[in-house]
Amino acid sequence: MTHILAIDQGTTSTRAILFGADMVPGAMAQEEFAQHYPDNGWVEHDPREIWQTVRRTVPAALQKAGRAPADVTAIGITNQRETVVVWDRETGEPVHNAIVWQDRRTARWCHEMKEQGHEELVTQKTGLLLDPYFSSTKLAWILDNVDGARDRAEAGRLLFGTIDSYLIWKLTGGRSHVTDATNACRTMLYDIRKGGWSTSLCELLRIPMKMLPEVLDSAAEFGTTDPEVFGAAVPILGVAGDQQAATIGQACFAPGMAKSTYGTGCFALLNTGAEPVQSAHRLLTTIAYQFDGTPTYALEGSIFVAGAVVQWLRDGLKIIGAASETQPLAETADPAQRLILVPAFTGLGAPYWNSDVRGAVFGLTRNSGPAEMARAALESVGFQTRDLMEAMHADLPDQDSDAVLRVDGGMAVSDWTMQFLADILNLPVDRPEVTETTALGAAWLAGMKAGVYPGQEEFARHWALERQFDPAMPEEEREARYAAWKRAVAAVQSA
Ligand SMILES: Nc1ncnc2c1ncn2[C@@H]1O[C@H](COP(=O)(O)OP(=O)(O)O)[C@@H](O)[C@H]1O
Ligand SMILES: O=P(O)(O)OC[C@H](O)CO
Repeated sequence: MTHILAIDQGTTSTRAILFGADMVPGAMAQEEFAQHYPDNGWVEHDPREIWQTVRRTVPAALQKAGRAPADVTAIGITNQRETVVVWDRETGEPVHNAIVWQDRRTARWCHEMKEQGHEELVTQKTGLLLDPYFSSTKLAWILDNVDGARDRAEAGRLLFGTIDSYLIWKLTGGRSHVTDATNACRTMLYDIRKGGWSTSLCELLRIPMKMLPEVLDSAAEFGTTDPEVFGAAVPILGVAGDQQAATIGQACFAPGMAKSTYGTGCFALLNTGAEPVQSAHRLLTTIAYQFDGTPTYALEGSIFVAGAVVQWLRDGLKIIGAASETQPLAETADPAQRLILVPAFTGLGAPYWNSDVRGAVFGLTRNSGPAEMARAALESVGFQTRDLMEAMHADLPDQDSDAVLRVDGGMAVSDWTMQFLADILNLPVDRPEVTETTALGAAWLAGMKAGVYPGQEEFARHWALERQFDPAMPEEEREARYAAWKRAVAAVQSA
């Protein structure tokens, strides 16, 4: 019997999901963990707590399925990307909290480096922009701010990893210090064309190269779990950053295919094939997956606030009790009001890349209330996606005009939001039957490497549509509304 275990370590929660021979998600266990905000724009996680969520959710999922650890054929790991962990090689203890991808503490330093003209080297080597979003400046911050860290790192006593790397280290009892190409390419230290850590970037950022993990394909032998951890030695055979895993789970294997995932943030990836496309519109060039040493590239648009705006309605404004209440509330909004919410809580991501800007609401009247705010929050996700799709289209104007966007993530369950997305993009939006596409991508990598799941083509045929949302908004209204959004974004940027 085939059982593939996917560990999906996201920004707000950890999920362990067991997949059977049919590649359908079965028993699942999930745990949220604490978000720490020690300062304005700072976001941290406790890696030890993340590790404990893995230690608990894996046995919990197995127990629900009535399975033992020894029944698991292979493990696939997918994870929040860019987030930085530095730990002691001997004890496995982190020297600092994990600095999360959303954290902007290195914004000023990035700005200075940009002014000194270093962004060109960064983009040319890594396909990224010089932004605090990525791992390298966060890693340097730990080396410069934790007592003795730089000396210990230079002496080879400290290791760096993104979350996948740290979890593999823990799962294998400290035997494997590895990552995969999709995670490596988000560090701002990895040469995406040559395929290896960039010496010049490590020098520029003063990162000792001996801290860095070995980079493997996305389907590879990452190590075997220490029997002490779960009670069995299970091979880890698949690893991908969560947005790349979703691209794989959505079977976006052909150039021109795109997916957009609506979790805490929103990340749209467009497969561009064997050659990296350098964006002229401030999108990122990234590795979508790598098999047999050969990368397939994607253009990526990253938005920092998507589902997070719903969390803010719940935890900040307290106008809803649960995320699922947003849509029913938005549906009661007064159609005559046109509030626009720019949710730049931690700055704006693609294609603006402005860390300093903050959010705003436009169009408030005396009659504006929770329903109008909820609708504006959901619409902000559609408008931001349109910004990304505009940039992608400008970079690749010859793309198929009959293209569709495949969607997934926690927010994709909202029909209203997906319909608005189709309307504002003027593009069909396809929601698959399996919305756990991130975990599915990781499971497929591991199962395919183990030889129990099919190859790429057959896996792609397995993708099934649950619902297509077709654009229905009249063109004039669509363009007027998008123009209003652009004016709102311009206003916050000049405020
Ligand atoms: N029914 C819903 N309507 C709108 N947003 C939702 C709904 N359900 C969940 N969300 C949002 O989706 C996000 C969770 O999605 P998930 O894919 O689990 O995110 P992550 O991997 O970032 O933790 C949360 O930010 C939540 O606010
Ligand atoms: O955990 P998610 O789903 O919000 O994804 C986070 C991204 O990987 C950050 O780049």
